[in-house]
Amino acid sequence: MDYEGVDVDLDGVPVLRDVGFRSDARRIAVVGANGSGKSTFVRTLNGLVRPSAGRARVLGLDPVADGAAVRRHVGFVFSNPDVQLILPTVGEDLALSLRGQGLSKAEIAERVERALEDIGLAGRRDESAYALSGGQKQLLALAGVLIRRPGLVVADEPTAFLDAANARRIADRLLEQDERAVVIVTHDPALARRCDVAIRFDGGRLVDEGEPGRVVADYLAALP
Ligand SMILES: Nc1ncnc2c1ncn2[C@@H]1O[C@H](COP(=O)(O)OP(=O)(O)OP(=O)(O)O)[C@@H](O)[C@H]1O
Repeated sequence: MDYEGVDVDLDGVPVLRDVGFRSDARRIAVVGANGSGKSTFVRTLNGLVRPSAGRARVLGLDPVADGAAVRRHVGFVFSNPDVQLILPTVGEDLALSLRGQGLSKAEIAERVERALEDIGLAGRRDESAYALSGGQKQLLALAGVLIRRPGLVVADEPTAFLDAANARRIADRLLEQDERAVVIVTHDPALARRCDVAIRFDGGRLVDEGEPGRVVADYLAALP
């Protein structure tokens, strides 16, 4: 990731100012107070939000100019899984994620089975996705992103609504793969500390970056 002097205005309001950050770290945590600009920043990573100034590169690509390519390589997990689940059954929803990838029916079925096992929902392929618990829906939404094997996963507060066991399960799934990079917005200090680097936003500016334990400790110490 390579950002230089990035500004973002939303509806005429300055939301991010002069964001500069360069890192090859595989796991990046994004911390900061409510309204500090974290979500806006991560939405620039796949072109959901367009900078009004500056230069942004993700996986060597410009998220706006190369939007289609970036979206093929960058998966996005939201904290509210309801915005991500589309088709009625668990299996159909996962299979939809694989459409357009040139896979055979057998390959899709196999990957869906494996993804379900991975999130502890094996055998529930034909059940209604809407009847799952909040935590299970979150796991399913995450599986729907991971099943495409993106090079970078961006997760915006992925554990916000989860109990401790499901929060750990989501964190494990996100962090465990060596070949996949992740950027995780989180208010959970323990999750941030499991990343390789943390960055902190304050008032729309990136004000700190470094070893997550230190960045989180300084952030917590600065709270009013
Ligand atoms: N469409 C918009 N128009 C104007 N201002 C906006 C818009 N979207 C967000 N903002 C403002 O931008 C600021 C940063 O919002 P953002 O959602 O990026 O913060 P955040 O750090 O992710 O917050 P939280 O932890 O509460 O999710 C906030 O003050 C918010 O009110």
